[in-house]
Amino acid sequence: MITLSNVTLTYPDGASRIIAVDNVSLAVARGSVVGLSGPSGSGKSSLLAVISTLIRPDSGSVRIDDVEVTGLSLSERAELRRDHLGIVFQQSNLLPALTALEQLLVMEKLGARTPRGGASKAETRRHSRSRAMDLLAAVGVERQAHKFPAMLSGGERQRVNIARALMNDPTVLVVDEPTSSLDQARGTSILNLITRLTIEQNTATVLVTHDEQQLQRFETYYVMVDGVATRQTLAADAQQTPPPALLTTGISGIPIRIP
Ligand SMILES: Nc1ncnc2c1ncn2[C@@H]1O[C@H](COP(=O)(O)OP(=O)(O)OP(=O)(O)O)[C@@H](O)[C@H]1O
Repeated sequence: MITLSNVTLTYPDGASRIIAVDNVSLAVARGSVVGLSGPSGSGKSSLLAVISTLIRPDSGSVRIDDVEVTGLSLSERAELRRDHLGIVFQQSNLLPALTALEQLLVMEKLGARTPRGGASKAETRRHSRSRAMDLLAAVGVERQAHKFPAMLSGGERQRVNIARALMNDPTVLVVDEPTSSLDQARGTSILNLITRLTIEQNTATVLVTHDEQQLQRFETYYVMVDGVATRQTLAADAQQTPPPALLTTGISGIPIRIP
């Protein structure tokens, strides 16, 4: 669960300050996706950076699950990101020297988790490998597991990115413009994938997209203008006559549109 209350973020701008995020409040339940859009410079990336605990806001409250993150130290925030957050950036930022499978396995190494329940290192390694292969299968690139990024298409690289973000079983998934380098069909398929994984992995997902049409798929989305986020919901008539096959219910009980 992500809960923001009255969050404001400013940056220095010469002698004064520019307001990038202006008194934003929003909530995202686990098992649901909230979309975020708005013109260039409206504050979307700044808001994602606040949610990702990369930037501390000037004021307001940011809660990830039940933890108020604004008071945490740098190392505590790094730990929270490692254990609870999955982040998918705009451009694929896979490591060129690692195969798709290794991109996921390295996340466990970074996490340096101790073997659970007295499991041996070998058992932990087997468990990690099996989770990584399951995730690569879930995003549809299991056959590319042993390929390097240069051997993958743009869409496949973004799928590996998404699988990697889920490797440490996050409760929160933050996705910044996942379709910007993809054509319409591949973009739609990536958004379908993120919607499905949000339900399957029970994450609270925030997704930024420039594509207003794509936003219509989300029950709730926000449009940012000059740092202010305004909540939008599906038009009343669309809510009254949903195509039955297109609605499913997230684990949180919140309906989610699956195109
Ligand atoms: N590090 C920074 N220092 C100063 N100003 C910044 C900084 N980062 C962003 N800004 C300013 O804050 C405002 C919001 O920027 P932000 O990058 O959050 O917008 P955005 O909606 O993500 O834009 P885009 O869609 O172009 O990525 C802009 O006016 C930008 O110039």
